[in-house]
Amino acid sequence: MGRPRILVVDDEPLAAGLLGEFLARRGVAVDAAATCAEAEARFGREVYDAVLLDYGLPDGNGLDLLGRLRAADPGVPIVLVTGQGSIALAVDAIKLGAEQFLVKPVDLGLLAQVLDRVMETQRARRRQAALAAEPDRPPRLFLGTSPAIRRLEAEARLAAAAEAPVLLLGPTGTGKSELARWLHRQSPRAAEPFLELNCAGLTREFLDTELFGHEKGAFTGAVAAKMGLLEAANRGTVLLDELGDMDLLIQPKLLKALEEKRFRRLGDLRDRRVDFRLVSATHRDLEALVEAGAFRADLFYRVSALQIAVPSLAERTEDIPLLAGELLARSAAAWGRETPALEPAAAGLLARQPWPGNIRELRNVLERALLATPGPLIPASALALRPGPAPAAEGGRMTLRELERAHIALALREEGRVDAAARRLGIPRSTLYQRLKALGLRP
Ligand SMILES: Nc1ncnc2c1ncn2[C@@H]1O[C@H](COP(=O)(O)OP(=O)(O)OP(=O)(O)O)[C@@H](O)[C@H]1O
Repeated sequence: MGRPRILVVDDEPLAAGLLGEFLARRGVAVDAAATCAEAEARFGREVYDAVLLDYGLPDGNGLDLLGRLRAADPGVPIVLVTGQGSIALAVDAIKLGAEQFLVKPVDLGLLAQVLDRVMETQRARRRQAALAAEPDRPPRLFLGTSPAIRRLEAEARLAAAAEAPVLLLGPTGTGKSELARWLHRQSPRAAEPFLELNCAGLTREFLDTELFGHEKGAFTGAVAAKMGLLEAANRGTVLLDELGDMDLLIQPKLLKALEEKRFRRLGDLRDRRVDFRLVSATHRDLEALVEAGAFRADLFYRVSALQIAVPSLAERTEDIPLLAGELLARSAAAWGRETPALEPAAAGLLARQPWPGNIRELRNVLERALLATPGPLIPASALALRPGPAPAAEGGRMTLRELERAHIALALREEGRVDAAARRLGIPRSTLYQRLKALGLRP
């Protein structure tokens, strides 16, 4: 993972050298520019955490340059340094978007403090986009004793400590996105941003500007420059969900960003450097897509340096009761309720379902049960399970009552009305009402 990087713009070699040495000792990578032109060129090529800008420069003044840098990328904090300290200049600098104003001779202790603060603010800004999606308490991903979940934890721990791209495979709702977040939190990049993008259904143009950003005027409607996801996630982790759906013409750009750590905003003539770890997820068979010519082989090899297969619930049925308890506790806490317990029969019933929607589906069923049960114990009858052929196929392991419940629920769902469901089931409406009540189903 890269160090923080600062651009020092100063035309006095001695001052620039001293500052550079001081900052390097504090673990900061420093680039120096002696003119406005050089500063702008460097600023366009690199993602900086902060800029330290001298006011008097040979080819212009710091305030003009400040405006231009802010226009190119308003996200990078700029600290203006000047020997001609005056309130008016300070006010102008702040109005133009400078984070801070320092007067020469610069007190190095103060400079260190200021830079630490602005870089922290910058980090917080980068993280902001990710925060909205972050749940209050991260889920416990490796709950259970099944061999499948123990294997997942072991593989995930190895991947968290590594730097190589990770490909998460597995059916929908198994927690691939949650695992990607976990990998980020456990990695040396944890203090940096985690950003995600779902590639499914995105047009080539949209995906291009979302990932790589664009310059002002790059296309009709591009009224301002826009930072792409890769740049915003600099030094952090990027999750590309449904990678198998990524447009073929975008794929070489992603490959270049991975291999050379360089990319280009749409409409820009220069490359920019970027440092991110890629985690991708897909429920599709990428190798088959490669064979069919729908996914580039070189990108596939690059993104799948580490592969983790996330197990479905069907591969870890023994973990379902424990997981159900955890999901209930999370939902109850979110709604400010005491966590109810699951009746043993309810836990057993859950463990026997096929769960094609995996953890997402299990959570939905439990949330509905929680809503329907104000008391401290959730009975099996409160579980509105997906009726249909799958549980029936499991019929050998279901009780007659469970089968009857699933069958009636299916008829009700498909018919939509009690009288139509009764007709289909071949029983009087009054009998259906009795059975619904007895089985804890809602008409
Ligand atoms: N161990 C867990 N504990 C609690 N909630 C979980 C756990 N794993 C996943 N979830 C929840 O289940 C839902 C599905 O998880 P997630 O979106 O990570 O799955 P996914 O495999 O990425 O799905 P998709 O392939 O459809 O994008 C989310 O709401 C997530 O918060």
